[in-house]
Amino acid sequence: MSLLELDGVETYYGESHILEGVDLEVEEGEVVALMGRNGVGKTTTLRSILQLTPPREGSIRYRGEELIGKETHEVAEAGVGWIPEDRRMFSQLTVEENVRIAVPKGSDVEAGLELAWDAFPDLEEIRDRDAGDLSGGQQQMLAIARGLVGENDLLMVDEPSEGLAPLIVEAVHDALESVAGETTILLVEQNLPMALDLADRFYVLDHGVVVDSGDADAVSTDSERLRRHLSA
Ligand SMILES: Nc1ncnc2c1ncn2[C@@H]1O[C@H](COP(=O)(O)OP(=O)(O)OP(=O)(O)O)[C@@H](O)[C@H]1O
Repeated sequence: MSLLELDGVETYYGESHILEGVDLEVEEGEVVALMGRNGVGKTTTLRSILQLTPPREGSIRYRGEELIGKETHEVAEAGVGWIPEDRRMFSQLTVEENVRIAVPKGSDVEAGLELAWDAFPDLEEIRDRDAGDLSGGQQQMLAIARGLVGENDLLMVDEPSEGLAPLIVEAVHDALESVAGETTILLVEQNLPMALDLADRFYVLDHGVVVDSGDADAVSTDSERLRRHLSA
C-alpha cells in the first residue's frame, strides 16, 4: 500500500476546472517531486490533498484511508504536514517560539528544539529574533525546521527555493536532504536541478493532468523529455 495515492482527482475553483484527473502515488520514505509550469495545478494538488480545496471527483487515500470528506485538521492530525509557498509563520513570535509551537501536543518540546537546532545550527544562533525580521532564506529554514519537528509522516513542501539567492537555495537543498532522512516528502519545485537531485521519482503536471513521471535518475535537467513540458 502506498503512503499516499491520488486517483482521478478533479478539483475546481468555482467553475474553473483546475485538476482534470490527477493520478499519483507516494511511497513511504520517498522524495517525490511534482513539477510543471506556472499555473498548471501544483499548489492546487497540495490544497486538494489537505482538503483546503476539496476535490469534486476521484479519491485520495492516505495509508489506505480516504481523505476526501475529511476536515483539513483531520488530515493534519493523520500526519500530513504542509510548508506553503508563503512560508507561513508567526512573525511576532521569535524563532524559538515558532519551533516550540510546531511540536505536536503531548510531544517532548525540548527534544523538538534539539532536533531543530541540530539540523539548523544557524537558526539556533538567531533563536531570540522575531521571525518577522528574518531574511527570506532564514524564513524558509524556519519553515522547514517547523515541518521537521511537526512529526509528520508526509511533508508537502511548496516551492521552497522560490525567490531565494543561489547560495541560500543550496542551504535549503541541504536542509531538505536532512529532513528527507526522517520524513516522506512531496516537493513542488520549479528549480529542476534541486528537484531532481532531491527526488527519487518525479511527476510532471500540465493543464491539470500528469503528463510524465518516472525515476529522477532517469532524466537530466536538460533532457528534451522534461524541457517539452517545463519550458515556457
Ligand atoms: N483561489 C483561486 N481561485 C480561482 N482560481 C485559482 C485560485 N488559486 C489558483 N487558481 C488558478 O488555478 C490554476 C492553478 O493554480 P496553482 O496555484 O495550482 O498552480 P501552480 O502549478 O501551483 O503554479 P504556481 O507555480 O504559479 O503556483 C491557475 O490558473 C490559477 O490562476
